[in-house]
Amino acid sequence: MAEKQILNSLQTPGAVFFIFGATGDLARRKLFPAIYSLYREGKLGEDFAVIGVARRPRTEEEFRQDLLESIQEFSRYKAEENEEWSSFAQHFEYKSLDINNVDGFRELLQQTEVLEAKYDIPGNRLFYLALAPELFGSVSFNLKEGGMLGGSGWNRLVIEKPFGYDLQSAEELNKQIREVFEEEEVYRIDHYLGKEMVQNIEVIRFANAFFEPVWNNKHIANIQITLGETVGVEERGGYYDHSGALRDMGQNHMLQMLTMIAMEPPSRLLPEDIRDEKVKVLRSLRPFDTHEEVRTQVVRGQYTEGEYKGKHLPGYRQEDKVDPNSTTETFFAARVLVDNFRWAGVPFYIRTGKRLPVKTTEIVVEFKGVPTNVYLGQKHALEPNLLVIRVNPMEGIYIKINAKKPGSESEIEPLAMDFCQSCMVGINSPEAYESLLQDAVQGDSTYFTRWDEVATAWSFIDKIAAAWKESPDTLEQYPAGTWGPEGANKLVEQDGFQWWPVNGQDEDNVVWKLGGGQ
Ligand SMILES: NC(=O)C1=CN([C@@H]2O[C@H](COP(=O)(O)OP(=O)(O)OC[C@H]3O[C@@H](n4cnc5c(N)ncnc54)[C@H](OP(=O)(O)O)[C@@H]3O)[C@@H](O)[C@H]2O)C=CC1
Ligand SMILES: O=C1O[C@H](COP(=O)(O)O)[C@@H](O)[C@H](O)[C@H]1O
Repeated sequence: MAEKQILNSLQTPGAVFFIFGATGDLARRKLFPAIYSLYREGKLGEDFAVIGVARRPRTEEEFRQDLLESIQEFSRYKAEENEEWSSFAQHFEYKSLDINNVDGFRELLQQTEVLEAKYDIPGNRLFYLALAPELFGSVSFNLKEGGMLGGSGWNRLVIEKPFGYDLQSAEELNKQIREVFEEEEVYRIDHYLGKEMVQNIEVIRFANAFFEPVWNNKHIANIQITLGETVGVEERGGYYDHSGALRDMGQNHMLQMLTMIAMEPPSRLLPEDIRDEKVKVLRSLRPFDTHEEVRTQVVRGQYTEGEYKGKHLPGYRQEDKVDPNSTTETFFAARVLVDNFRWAGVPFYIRTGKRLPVKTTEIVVEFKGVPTNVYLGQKHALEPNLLVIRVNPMEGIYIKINAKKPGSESEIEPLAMDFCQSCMVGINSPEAYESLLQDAVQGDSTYFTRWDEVATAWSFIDKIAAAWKESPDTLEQYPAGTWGPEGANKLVEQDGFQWWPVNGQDEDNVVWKLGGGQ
């Protein structure tokens, strides 16, 4: 009985999930597997239904077959065609409709009401838009026109990134959505905020007495955020060539991680308090007001052909659906300053790119040295203390400290006090989309981006994009499989620092050691 009560308290309220874009890549790779995991873990009860929506025709059987294949390929729980699978899959139905056709939404309403009655669902409806952003306005409008928002429970709209192309387009998009939904009903996804270790930043900082006193410019020399990918643009060349690394990763994931590191402790752990603090950080970012500032503080690169572990990798301009003369950046690095009392003078170096040597997301906090070095006779200079937060794919933290080398008289060597979360619960587990879907159904918007966060981030990013547009010569090149253009090193070296080696995972190898990887 007690066990059942615990299970129930973890369960989400009954709801119908509408996956708009149900035949697309995101639904197949992330959303269906996430729903399956929630079900397998007892976080979804039996009072749920999923209606997949897209234009192409699909019978119920075909759709459920697609579902099975998606889960077999991408889920961390394995599925087989058995009784348990059938009882899960029967909650899924499909509706073929064109977003622009309101009549389709009226039919969808009938289908919804039948499912709500069948599974005793209290009228809660979660609309997940796994669609191109150009369609967000039409969906919102037709959901209202088609009577889909008149249920007896709540309505929530979950929106995928990119939220606009720049501030202006984001504002237009937001206006369209807000004509139908209240801000509290809108859940803007940044899947990095769903990652275990990004959420853990808050806990590491605010639940441990020894970090807060040193979490400032008196003790921290610089902070480095690296988000490296080994993949190229894969099948998303059409989208990516229009977007580039700055918009695809910078405006959202990179700045979100920066806000989690830099924000002040909120007075209460309520979604709005946390989001207020994050917005304050974004507002404190020193804007790049001149093209010269962009030229010296931001570096961009594009990968060319390369060789990696004996494998030939094509250049970006040879990728499918990419303009052969493209000047889109596949890498960027920036030196960002946060102009407030806590962070004045501490550079935040951020870098991200495709076709780098390892898949990794790591945050390195480099501390200032001790006031005076009494170990001057040492073979090596004292290394700075580091706090390393490993976000992805391996999860954990380690602190690099200096200690006496065992057996030596007084030789000092750096060692890692290591907490490896992925060693305990497996790599990247649970998936970000699982926790974000669960939060959205439970009405917890903490790890979704509020409109003012999105808008402020765009204002910052737009200035960089505008400068690049006027000076195409700033694009550097880097061979696929390397750590980006040389300019990225200079960015850090101009302050007397270096990029710390990051750990990560390449195609066939997990690198997991102090200072390993690069
Ligand atoms: N894929 C990923 O890893 C990520 C994707 N995203 C974002 O998620 C969104 C979806 O991406 P992704 O799944 O890759 O895109 P896809 O192109 O793979 O899928 C698009 C989906 O939209 C449907 N669709 C398109 N036009 C209409 C229409 N007029 N009416 C109804 N359905 C329509 C398509 O189905 P049909 O053709 O049958 O109509 C398809 O199911 C995008 O905004 C993307 O930027 C964000 C992060 C990661
Ligand atoms: O949002 C995006 O993120 C992925 C990287 O996500 P990760 O969780 O695998 O690190 C990136 O490949 C994609 O281009 C971008 O749109």
